[in-house]
Amino acid sequence: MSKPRVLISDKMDPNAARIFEENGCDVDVITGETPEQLIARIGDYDGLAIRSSTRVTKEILDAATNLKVIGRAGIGVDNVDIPYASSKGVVVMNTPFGNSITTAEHAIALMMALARQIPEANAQTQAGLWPKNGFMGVEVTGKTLGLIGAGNIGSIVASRAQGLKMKVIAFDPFLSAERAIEMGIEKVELEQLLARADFITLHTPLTAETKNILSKENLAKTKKGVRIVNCARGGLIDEAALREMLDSGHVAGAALDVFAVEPAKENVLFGAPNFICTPHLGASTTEAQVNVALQVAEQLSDYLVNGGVTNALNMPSLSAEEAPKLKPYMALAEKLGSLVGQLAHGNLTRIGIEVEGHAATLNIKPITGAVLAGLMRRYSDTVNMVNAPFIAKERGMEVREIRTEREGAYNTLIRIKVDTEQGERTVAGTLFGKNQPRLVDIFGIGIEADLDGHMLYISNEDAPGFIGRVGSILGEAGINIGTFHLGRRNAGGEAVLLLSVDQAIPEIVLKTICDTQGVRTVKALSF
Ligand SMILES: NC(=O)C1=CN([C@@H]2O[C@H](COP(=O)(O)OP(=O)(O)OC[C@H]3O[C@@H](n4cnc5c(N)ncnc54)[C@H](O)[C@@H]3O)[C@@H](O)[C@H]2O)C=CC1
Ligand SMILES: O=C(O)C(=O)COP(=O)(O)O
Repeated sequence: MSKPRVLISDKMDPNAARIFEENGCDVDVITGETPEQLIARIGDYDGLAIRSSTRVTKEILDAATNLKVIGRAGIGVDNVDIPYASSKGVVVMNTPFGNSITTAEHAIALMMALARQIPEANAQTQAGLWPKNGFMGVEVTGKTLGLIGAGNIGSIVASRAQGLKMKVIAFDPFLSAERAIEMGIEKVELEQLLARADFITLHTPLTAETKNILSKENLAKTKKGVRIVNCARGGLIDEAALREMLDSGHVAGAALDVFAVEPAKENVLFGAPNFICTPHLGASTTEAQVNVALQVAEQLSDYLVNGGVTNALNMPSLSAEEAPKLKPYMALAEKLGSLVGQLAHGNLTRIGIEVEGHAATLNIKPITGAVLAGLMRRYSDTVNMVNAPFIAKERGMEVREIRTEREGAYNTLIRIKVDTEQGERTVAGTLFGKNQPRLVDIFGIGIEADLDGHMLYISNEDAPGFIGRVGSILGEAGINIGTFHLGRRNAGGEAVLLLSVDQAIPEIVLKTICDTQGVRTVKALSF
């Protein structure tokens, strides 16, 4: 098997390339390309490792015909079109903790720089002005720091600020009262935070709700003399409104590491009084860059080589230890899903996936993904276990998962129930040995069959001579039968025949079988 190919398209610590190679991937480091250049190149790669400069747009994803995984060496993923990546079956991962301390420290550094106007004092001193009377600062001790967003980075900022003897208040709708107590901070509403904070620091992702959270209206509600730090994302602040507030002196200072448009070669805030900035350096320390480079390379290569999933934003985690255990179940699940997809008529709106026995002791999300992928394969060539749950949701399918750890007749069983126009239909399968998928039930009729290659499904009325007639039709058409499986509901009742054949069965042969007496349904299947 050829090695997975990975492209590193943003500047990254060299440890990333080293780890990819050690873990069995071929890696190219090609940074600073235009979107057009990346579009021309991306089709060759299975994995893409990025920071914040590469924008993974729809156009890039459309051109990424072999791409399986994108790894963000860092936290923010607003530069990746995740819904579109999901629809294309591409896993998106980040490294959620590797640079959080570093970014929190940068926020604190900017806050201190604002409090004492260090950049401007430094510039004037070095210009020979000795401006000893030009810079009256403020103490941070005893001041109120308002956190907007109290997740990983916000919490680290809070603990550092507490060390500086500040009072910390936070607005974060997802912060629990217990966690706020544990952190020793006060949970407040945004209005209160705006009214009370001497310093405000932002630590939320950029989302529809957080976009422009410091809007003109909200900036107007801040305490006069407030100082604002943003080491999160540019779109969180209305930059033009902030400029006005700095010019008027209502906001005493602002320090930004991030801008609405990056790289920010020009910006309305440049030159404003008491404005300082850095070029998105929040994560730029040696320690953080080594952390995120190692993590992203380990995570991506684990996925590409072993199927392990860590820190994925669009699918459940799956450890490299779990992956080999789940693989045979996923193969079974996909085959059963495919069988249902091929046999069911009309729209499937309700799907029940029951996992029994040993399989139920594992992480069943990937099993669900595999069932849905198999089921929808007949609608789409691009569906896979990553995008299948999203596509199913988009199509309005209701998916129920039932897990029973107790064993039934089999040591392990996966059963799929679908509501069809003909009522509820069920198929079930198990693993023979440790890893051989086997169908054991089709629409309530016990049968044992491999689901492999070209197959023929016939449902008929149980009657003597029928099997011989089918055999003759296939023989006359020169079609060799590989395996032959039979099942029936009761003697003389509904029977099922499942054959594997060495080639695709022509339409005309299917029609001849269909016209045979006693036949109810005939369907050519392929797996
Ligand atoms: N400047 C830089 O170089 C870096 C910037 N970042 C940015 O920092 C952000 C935060 O990172 P983490 O703390 O690790 O993320 P996190 O996910 O741990 O925390 C984000 C917090 O924001 C809160 N939040 C979400 N919506 C909110 C809303 N509408 N109002 C108030 N709070 C809300 C969440 O509940 C969560 O607690 C990242 O999303 C990234 O954009 C991260 C690393 C480096
Ligand atoms: O991790 C993040 O969210 C960051 O913003 C860091 O960005 P960078 O990797 O330095 O381009």
